[in-house]
Amino acid sequence: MTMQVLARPWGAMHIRVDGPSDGPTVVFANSLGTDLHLWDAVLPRLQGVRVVRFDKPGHGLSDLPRDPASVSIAALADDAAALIEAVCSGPVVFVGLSIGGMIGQQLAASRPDLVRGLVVANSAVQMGTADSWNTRIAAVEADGIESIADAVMERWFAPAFRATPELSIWRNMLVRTPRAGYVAACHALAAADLTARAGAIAVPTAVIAGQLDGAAPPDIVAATAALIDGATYTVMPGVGHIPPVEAPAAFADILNAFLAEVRP
Ligand SMILES: O=C(O)CCC(=O)CC(=O)O
Repeated sequence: MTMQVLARPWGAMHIRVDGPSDGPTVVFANSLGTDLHLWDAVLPRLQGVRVVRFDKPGHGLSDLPRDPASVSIAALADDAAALIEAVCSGPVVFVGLSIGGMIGQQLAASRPDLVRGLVVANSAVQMGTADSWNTRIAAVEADGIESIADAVMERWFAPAFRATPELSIWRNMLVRTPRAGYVAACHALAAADLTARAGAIAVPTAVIAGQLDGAAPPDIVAATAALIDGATYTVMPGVGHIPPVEAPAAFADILNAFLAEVRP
């Protein structure tokens, strides 16, 4: 493992590369208010792959752009493309969760040369409404992320997981996200409608939903899967919005099966 930085026009993007240098490469994209540790429990369960992760602008250890309004799904997909071009030797399997899944849809549609397979987890072509995002942005700007954290935990995790001590770790990750980074990503989500992009995806795609996901409920995830030619659709029972944390073994099983299918 080496901690690395990719210089982007907006600042330093924190990236991390793990695993064998000659294995097929999987790139992971995190959700709103999380950093690249989102995938920690999944990594040891993947077989023989090189793993590349990154923190979005204003999240984790990455810089916040001087102009947060420059953060959009298209700009985030450009960051992912630059990362793949910089550290990967060929097309990758791209796994994105929630806003990360939107980045994956955008990337697979616009840069199919970089994506061999796509996993869209707990995501859709559109999540929430502009009004719901504006309400959330106003609350965070007025009172901080702490003020919305309990409601977010209810969307992220099923009741059984919320009763465990591990909940604190993920709640801490959320509330320690820089406010401006969180708000910038909310603006990107408010503006996102990838309906036309999803229809243009031509790489093998697996779409995953969490049965109890309160942020990307299974019905909108299924509707997105139906837009992507040939996509498979799996609902993970009993889990919420963040299955790599709540059910890492089951999530890794789905990934390993997909990796076996798309292996060159
Ligand atoms: O998780 C994301 O990337 C965006 C969807 C969302 O609203 C998650 C949450 O409940 O905070």
